[in-house]
Amino acid sequence: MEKGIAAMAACYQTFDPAAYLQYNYTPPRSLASHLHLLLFCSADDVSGELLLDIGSGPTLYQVLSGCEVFNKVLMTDFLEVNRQELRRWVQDAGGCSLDWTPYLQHVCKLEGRRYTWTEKATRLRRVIVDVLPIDVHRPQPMAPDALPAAGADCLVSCFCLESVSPDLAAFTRALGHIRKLLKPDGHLMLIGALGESYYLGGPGLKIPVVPLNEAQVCASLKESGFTLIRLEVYNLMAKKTLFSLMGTQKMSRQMTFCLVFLWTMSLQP
Ligand SMILES: C[S@@+](CC[C@H](N)C(=O)[O-])C[C@H]1O[C@@H](n2cnc3c(N)ncnc32)[C@H](O)[C@@H]1O
Repeated sequence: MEKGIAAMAACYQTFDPAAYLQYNYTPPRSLASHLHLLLFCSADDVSGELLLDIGSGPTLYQVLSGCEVFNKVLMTDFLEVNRQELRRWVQDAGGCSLDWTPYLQHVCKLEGRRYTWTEKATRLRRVIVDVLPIDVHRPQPMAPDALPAAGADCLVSCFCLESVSPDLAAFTRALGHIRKLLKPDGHLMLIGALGESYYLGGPGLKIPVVPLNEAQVCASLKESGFTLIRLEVYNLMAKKTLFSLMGTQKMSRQMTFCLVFLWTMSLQP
């Protein structure tokens, strides 16, 4: 078990945030990401004081909508390079590897343009209170004083657990670990890939992914004490327009593997 987790950690040592953003968050792949942006836009009943993003990576799309309904957003990642990338954006000091403007504009449009994208950017910079280390394979994934004693009101995690776990058992254990960061009546919003075998984390860096199916994810969630509120599965293969936009064989092969699941859960009382 420890060997598998150490091997995954070793894979991440050459993770390249700029390349990852380029591969996954610029056209045509960014179209797929737009699905994920619906996250909070379509979950109006989820709000509170603290939103905790697990395994943020170098990306912000996953909190663009949540930042409007939570007073504080805490970003986390295993790698300092990713935490630096996020801090550069938060501090607005320049040198970011990706311009998030199209994402900000898109979410404003989805939310009905209640504010301009620059206002949203200002709010997001204000509510992101910190960018902290995390390791979902530890029973206590964050430093003991990182969170209020009661835990976060809501967890969001996108493409993290299945991309950092050597097998299904480790994925399930990681779910149990992050559960401890959540308030008893809190929500978990999880996005991930089903049936994916790897993704590109840098030039020539194929990071293995646990190829999960829907039933396995459901069982892991149940075992970890979550009650399913909503599940959406998008078969990107069926979206011929999206698929035909894929420019290269490399990309289309990745998309072939990619099913996205979106879960909204609360902890069992
Ligand atoms: C596929 S990326 C997902 C990034 C981002 N959430 C997204 O949606 O694009 C997986 C992330 O998990 C992070 N990671 C690697 N090992 C981890 C661990 N043991 N605990 C938490 N996060 C980890 C990586 O640094 C990377 O940023």
